[in-house]
Amino acid sequence: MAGKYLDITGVGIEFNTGGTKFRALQNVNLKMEKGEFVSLIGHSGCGKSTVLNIVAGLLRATEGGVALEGREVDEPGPDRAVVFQNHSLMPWLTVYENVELAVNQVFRKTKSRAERREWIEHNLKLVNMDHAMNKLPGEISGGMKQRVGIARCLAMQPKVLLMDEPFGALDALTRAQLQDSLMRIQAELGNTVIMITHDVDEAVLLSDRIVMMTNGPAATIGEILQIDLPRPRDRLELAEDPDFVHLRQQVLEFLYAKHVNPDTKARGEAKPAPLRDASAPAPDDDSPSGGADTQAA
Ligand SMILES: Nc1ncnc2c1ncn2[C@@H]1O[C@H](COP(=O)(O)OP(=O)(O)OP(=O)(O)O)[C@@H](O)[C@H]1O
Repeated sequence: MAGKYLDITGVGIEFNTGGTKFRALQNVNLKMEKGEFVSLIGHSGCGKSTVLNIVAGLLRATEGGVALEGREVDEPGPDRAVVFQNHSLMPWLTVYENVELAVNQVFRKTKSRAERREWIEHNLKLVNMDHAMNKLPGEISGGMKQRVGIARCLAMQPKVLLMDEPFGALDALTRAQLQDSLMRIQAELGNTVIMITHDVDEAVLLSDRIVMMTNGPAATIGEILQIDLPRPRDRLELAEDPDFVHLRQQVLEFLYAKHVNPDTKARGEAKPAPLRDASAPAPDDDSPSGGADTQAA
């Protein structure tokens, strides 16, 4: 459809490993508006990262393609910044220098040295990391590193922010804090975001739409759920909001009733364990939102 900001049309991909062909994706179609926040959810191995990597220009689709503001995406570019699960900061550079690297790449010709300094500091402030500008990645916590990774991407002023399980490696409280920061930043900047997550509550809390993927091989988009909860969203208020609970239930039904995890199916456990109260802590579970029952696996 013309006029959409980001347009993923008829995307399919076949991998060829050692003479064996594997069709990972088939006919993936998604159109996004500018400023929209979309989450991709689906069981492990269904092809979420492959979709993200195609949009990032890191992988090339076998069929179909991606267009951003009408221009075909065929290589990586600073208009599509990727936040990975494990920050990927340069360990020998300070927090400031890590962001500076990206800023110089994009703005060396258009911003003066002083403007670039101000811009780096501004972006570190956005993620509440300006106090640690001169520290090395090894001297800050995992959540702080992830904040710096987000600042680095925001500082590039990308047209689309691509996030591959950005909070997946963090503890529950840090994850909740970063989710809140991301909601605040997105409200302020109006970023267009595609985020992969395994956390159902995170998807409902943050998204305008949740794209739910079928299992592979030949995975595709199964359903798209519109999340019309008013913003700003407050996690505590939403926990008991009937609309939130209903939306969450719809995602869980997609994942555990309509598209059972193939591994679970193979073990003859087609019916998932009954859902437990999301507020109750689970053994070995540090999810902010209930853990295993709300995580696609
Ligand atoms: N470079 C590659 N070569 C061959 N097969 C690949 C390649 N990249 C991905 N695959 C396969 O494509 C499928 C989708 O992988 P992908 O990493 O996109 O899944 P995912 O949904 O992101 O998984 P997870 O949630 O576990 O990260 C998997 O079966 C994977 O083994």
